[in-house]
Amino acid sequence: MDLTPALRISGISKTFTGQKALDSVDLDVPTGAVTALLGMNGSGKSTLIKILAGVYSPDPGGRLHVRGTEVPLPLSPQAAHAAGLRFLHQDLGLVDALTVADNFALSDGFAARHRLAAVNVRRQNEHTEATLSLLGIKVHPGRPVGELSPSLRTMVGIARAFQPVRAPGRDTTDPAADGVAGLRRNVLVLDEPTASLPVEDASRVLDLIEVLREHGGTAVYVSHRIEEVRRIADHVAVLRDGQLVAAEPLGGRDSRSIVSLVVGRQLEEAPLRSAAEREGEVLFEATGLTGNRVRNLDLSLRTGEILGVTGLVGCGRSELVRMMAGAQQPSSGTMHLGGRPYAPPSPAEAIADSVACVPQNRRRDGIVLDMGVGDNLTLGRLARHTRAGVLNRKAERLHADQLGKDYLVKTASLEAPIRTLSGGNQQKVVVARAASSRPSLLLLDEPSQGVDALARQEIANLLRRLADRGTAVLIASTDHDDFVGLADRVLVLDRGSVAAELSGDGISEDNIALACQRTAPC
Ligand SMILES: Nc1ncnc2c1ncn2[C@@H]1O[C@H](COP(=O)(O)OP(=O)(O)OP(=O)(O)O)[C@@H](O)[C@H]1O
Repeated sequence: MDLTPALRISGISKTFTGQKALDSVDLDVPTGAVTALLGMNGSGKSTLIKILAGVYSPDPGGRLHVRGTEVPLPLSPQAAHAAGLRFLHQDLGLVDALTVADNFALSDGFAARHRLAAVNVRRQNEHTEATLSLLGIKVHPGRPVGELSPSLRTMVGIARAFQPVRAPGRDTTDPAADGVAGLRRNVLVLDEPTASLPVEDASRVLDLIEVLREHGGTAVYVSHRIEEVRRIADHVAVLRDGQLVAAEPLGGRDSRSIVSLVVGRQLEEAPLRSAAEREGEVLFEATGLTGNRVRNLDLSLRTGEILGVTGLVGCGRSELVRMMAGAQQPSSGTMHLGGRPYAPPSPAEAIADSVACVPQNRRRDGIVLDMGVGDNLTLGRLARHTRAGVLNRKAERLHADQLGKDYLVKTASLEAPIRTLSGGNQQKVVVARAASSRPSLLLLDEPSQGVDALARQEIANLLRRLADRGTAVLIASTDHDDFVGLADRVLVLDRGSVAAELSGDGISEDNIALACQRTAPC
């Protein structure tokens, strides 16, 4: 066993304008093991990773050793790569229009060339294939990345980051043996690779990390999904407000104890809502609703009810949300809202009918990256603060400030561009804005992606309060934690139709998982 730490991080700090994101962090990352880097939203995880990747310069004074050798700071991306550090950032950085093999070449260069310097496509494909098969990833190197499923894209991203097999022409005699050595040589750092994946896709990505570990690889893994941490981590390191507060073997810790290590205290469970609290009038009804995946779906939702919708990948969950939010037109079937026919031709029409939506793709559909946090919080709500065509900026700022506080958005100021917020805090902004309009129907698609345990509980409390005031809430999610203790009913979809319904005390992780397993893979 190699006792030299793969990484020794000593006294690393990072100050952004007006904000200390990392405060003298000391951390040893063990070799040949998976270390989960945990912490609440905005605690500094991505900042630390970006310093290791040579994206950010740390404050002067910190030091870094990779496998016992000091590497001068600040790093450049090239120096990080030369030191054996490999990264998978949240956006993967793959080019959809290019093939898998071309994407590999983008990060490591076209080593496979003919004598006249033309790219040798066959050998590049063989090289890519050798890495993919070493990791057990079944995908043809010639396939465009844009055609791959989200989980396969993530796995290709990991394989590309690692590239353990040396490219042809680069002094390798035995690609497989060299590849295993490569797996041991490098340190793979993954920043929430599963945040936007449904749970069963995420499980495939975890399988891959287990393969890496079996080969003696070292990984640092960031995730807010505690069950993932329990499955793959050997060690945990916890950041809180930029300081390292724990670094220890995971041992037999259960989910609650991991959450309290991260949050710094036990989270209290909210009491279940009583039957009386969830017995409103029927607000929304769909009959025979059909789209590409949704088939002949019947559904009703009462005022003040919290309804969960889940199922295996491709079962129609997100499409259902899009049709209800006016982002996609059904091919047949009817919808009614408040007893009247409801067929919004666009999201704007749905909003006008008091239907708000938290979309699955936050960066594309949920926020305007170049605008400030405050402007993103009140986006689309300015009419509320406008009289005779004049915006009351003070009232609008007060409103944004209150929303930020209610939803625990961690930001240096309301004026900071939202792109500088951590991923989880961006998600809180999207949820806050949708909920703040007090819609009669609130739709949320995978609302907890990238959100820490405390914020998840705060969001649940706010949804409960909204429902108590009469809003009907529909949560589409593959993360069953989103339902337990919150939803009044859960529908399990199978190939676009309702296959099972759970309610009240019957809503548990085990029961939902069992109902999902009984449905056919779509
Ligand atoms: N480019 C930047 N400019 C200003 N502040 C920044 C910048 N990048 C990060 N920060 C701030 O540094 C703090 C740490 O952010 P970081 O992204 O490291 O958190 P995180 O632990 O990765 O959170 P999450 O779990 O939500 O992804 C946050 O308060 C964030 O707003």
